Amino acid sequence: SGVLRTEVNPEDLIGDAGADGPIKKVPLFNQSPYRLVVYRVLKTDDGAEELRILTSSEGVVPGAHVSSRVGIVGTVMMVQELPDPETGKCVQADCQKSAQFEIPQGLDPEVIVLPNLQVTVQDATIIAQQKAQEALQHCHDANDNLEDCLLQATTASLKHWNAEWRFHEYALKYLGAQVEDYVCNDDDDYDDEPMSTSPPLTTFSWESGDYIAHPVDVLHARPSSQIHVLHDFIEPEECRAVQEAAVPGLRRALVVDDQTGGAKLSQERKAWEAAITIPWHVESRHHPLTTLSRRVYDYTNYVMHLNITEHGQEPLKSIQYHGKERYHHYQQTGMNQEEEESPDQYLHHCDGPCRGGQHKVPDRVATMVMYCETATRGGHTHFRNAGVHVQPKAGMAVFFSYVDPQSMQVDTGFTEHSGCPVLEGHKHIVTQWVRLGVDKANPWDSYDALGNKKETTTTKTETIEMQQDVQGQPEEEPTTRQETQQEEHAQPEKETMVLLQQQQ
Ligand SMILES: O=C(O)CCC(=O)C(=O)O
Ligand SMILES: [Fe+2]
Repeated sequence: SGVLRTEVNPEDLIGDAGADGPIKKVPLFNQSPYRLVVYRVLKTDDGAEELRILTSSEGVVPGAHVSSRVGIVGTVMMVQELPDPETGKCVQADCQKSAQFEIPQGLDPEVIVLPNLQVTVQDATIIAQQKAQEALQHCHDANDNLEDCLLQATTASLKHWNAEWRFHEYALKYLGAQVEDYVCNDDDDYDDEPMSTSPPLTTFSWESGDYIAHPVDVLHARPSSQIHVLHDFIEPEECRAVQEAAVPGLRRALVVDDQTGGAKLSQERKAWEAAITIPWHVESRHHPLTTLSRRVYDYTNYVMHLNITEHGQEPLKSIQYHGKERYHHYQQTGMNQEEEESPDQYLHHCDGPCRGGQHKVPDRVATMVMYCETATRGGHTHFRNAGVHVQPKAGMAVFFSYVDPQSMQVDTGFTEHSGCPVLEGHKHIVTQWVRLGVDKANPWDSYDALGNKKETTTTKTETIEMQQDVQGQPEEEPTTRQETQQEEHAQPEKETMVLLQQQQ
């Protein structure tokens, strides 16, 4: 009959993103009175159909709700009655009844085999369409004012799903916060293996302008948020160039003081940093700083399909965290003993806005954190809401973006991250925060902390990295901890300047 049957081990198929595209574990609900065998239908070169059995020898018994092993998105499937393994008998005389169907690409498809062995495939889109149709029909039948009736129906439904969504978001963030403490602070567990980098969803290779291939692991991919690990991204020579350029400008990282609006030292962000200005005028001579910086913008543009240039962007930042040896660095900063003993770290924060809504100029849209030197204990980078962990390696980089370049919708918190406490050794990173909408005439520092254009052009003085707590959240919105907002930039006040120490 032109049909070929081969047995495959279903375990081999599941989770394998092969040439057929992603394989989803699609639930199948058998509402028919028949024991079912499920096949994948393949067309061979000569036009024949090849059937691959996806179910076990027992098949799917009537009433069973099997939650895996049966669905391969985008391919044709078939169900057929399976004879009773013991009696060899079918409910129907000939055992031949079968139905073919296709698993659609979409959200959470579910296959339902109806009593007459007809198959319906539902997914979120189809269900939404059905619901809309039902509402329309209801309002039509009720002879109501159609507009009012539909408004009422959709409002009720949206309210319900919004509440659901908020609950899940709360649960996710709560768990993320719990896990972060466990993941970051392995204080007492000297014997424990440090947590390793999360497994990639997909991998690819990116070729930089100098024709070098960089392996990329995609750890998180959503329209408004991406987290990528790039291997062999920063060269030792480039790290040395940053380190050298940082020496004269190294100072304690500061955060915004909510009381005064000025800058202050904080336990939330304990680090040393220096702004590195890129000598673009020597780009043609392959200066390590220009080569590095160009690579950062090239990669950002490659993954986000944007045309961001270096013009008007923030300077590159050299950021350094110290382990036990930090006492030496802090002696003169005026911190008390307790503060001196707490480790260098960068507690959870977002680099740009991360509360949804539309992107607005001149907000940040992406970050490249490049690891030059890693701590011997601690100092990992953790994205607690995305469930993504990064164990740094020298030369590696983590790229994350927090806006959907198509819709310009901003991330809702998946890219919130922490630089875990550095317990032993030194950690040296190079960070570029990338903005969208800045240019030569409108550089990032021509805007104030609220994103408004500054009235007068201020004289260019030293700028500092800041971070601000968001105050006044709606009471009914459950959060485990006040989220930190974008690191803002402001001129340090006179008193604060006194605290800034130059490293010897
Ligand atoms: O230190 C880290 O791992 C993270 C650094 C960071 O969050 C930043 O530079 O914005
Ligand atoms: Fe950050």
